[in-house]
Amino acid sequence: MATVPAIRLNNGVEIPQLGFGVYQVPPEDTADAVSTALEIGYRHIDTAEMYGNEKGVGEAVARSGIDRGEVFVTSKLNNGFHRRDDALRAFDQSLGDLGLEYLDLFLVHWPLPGIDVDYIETWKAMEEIYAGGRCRAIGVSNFQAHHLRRLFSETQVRPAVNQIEVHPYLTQEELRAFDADHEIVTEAWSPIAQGKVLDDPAIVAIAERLDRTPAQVVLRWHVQRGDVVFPKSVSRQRMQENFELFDFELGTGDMATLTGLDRGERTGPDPDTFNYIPG
Ligand SMILES: NC(=O)C1=CN([C@@H]2O[C@H](COP(=O)(O)OP(=O)(O)OC[C@H]3O[C@@H](n4cnc5c(N)ncnc54)[C@H](OP(=O)(O)O)[C@@H]3O)[C@@H](O)[C@H]2O)C=CC1
Ligand SMILES: O=C1CO[C@H](CO)[C@@H](O)[C@@H]1O
Repeated sequence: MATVPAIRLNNGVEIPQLGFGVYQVPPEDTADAVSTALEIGYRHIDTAEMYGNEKGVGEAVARSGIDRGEVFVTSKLNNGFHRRDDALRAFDQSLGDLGLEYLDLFLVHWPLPGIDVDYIETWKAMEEIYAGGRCRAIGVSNFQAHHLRRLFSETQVRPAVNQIEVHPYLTQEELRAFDADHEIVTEAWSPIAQGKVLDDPAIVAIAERLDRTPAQVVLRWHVQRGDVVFPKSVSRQRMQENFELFDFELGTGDMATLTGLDRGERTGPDPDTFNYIPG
């Protein structure tokens, strides 16, 4: 089984660079999907209260018999829970639903909460959660540089990660560089743009030349850029395919070709306007 490299976060905690994302995995199918991912060798699961499937993730981790310390589990604070007391309760609720004693990483899912509360209050609650010792690292998701600058000047603990949309059609050079300059690891969500980049002729050509699949080429590009990725799939075959990234390399020309496909195109919401509680 391939060894997935670990990346060291700014507090020394190590995160596997490749994980398994469970957005849009139906709650009733999540335990089986995550069990399959764990069988294949994934040791990092990315879920969220918003996905409604934390229970299934926890069930699969428990059922696997794998030592808790060997599986990295991330969840996220949903919009609507940005006030201090709500955030503390939501963290407890996520832990309870996952059936875990602690989380490896807890993220503020979006900077704008859909209610009248400043994300500075939310981040201070995250700092309390971290200080409580039941979460090994805290971070943010969908934060832009201007949101992060406010955290740096008004709070104490630096986020360990910033989870943002990144793929060849949205390469995010500036924000990734900003994260790196501030010792924040970038996690790339929708790393294959939910499949939209896979029939791009430039990506298909590289895949054919290297005898790999387009998804492997794109995921390998992320890995070589140093970002964390967690592609989602409900198919064992595609989960396996997405796991096989560590026995080949893209040359600098191919890396540049993928980066050159950038067209500033989002598949998901814009963090500056996503300001509501998802239904
Ligand atoms: N913080 C945030 O705001 C967000 C976080 N995320 C996180 O990122 C994870 C990944 O992003 P996600 O939006 O799911 O999208 P991805 O970019 O991972 O794409 C998933 C889609 O691609 C298909 N797919 C997966 N692997 C392959 C393959 N090898 N070949 C062809 N098709 C494939 C899947 O279909 P199938 O299942 O049928 O294989 C699914 O339709 C999420 O699950 C979630 O954990 C995502 C969005 C926002
Ligand atoms: O995590 C998430 C999954 O995708 C959704 C739609 O793109 C996002 O809104 C959400 O943040």
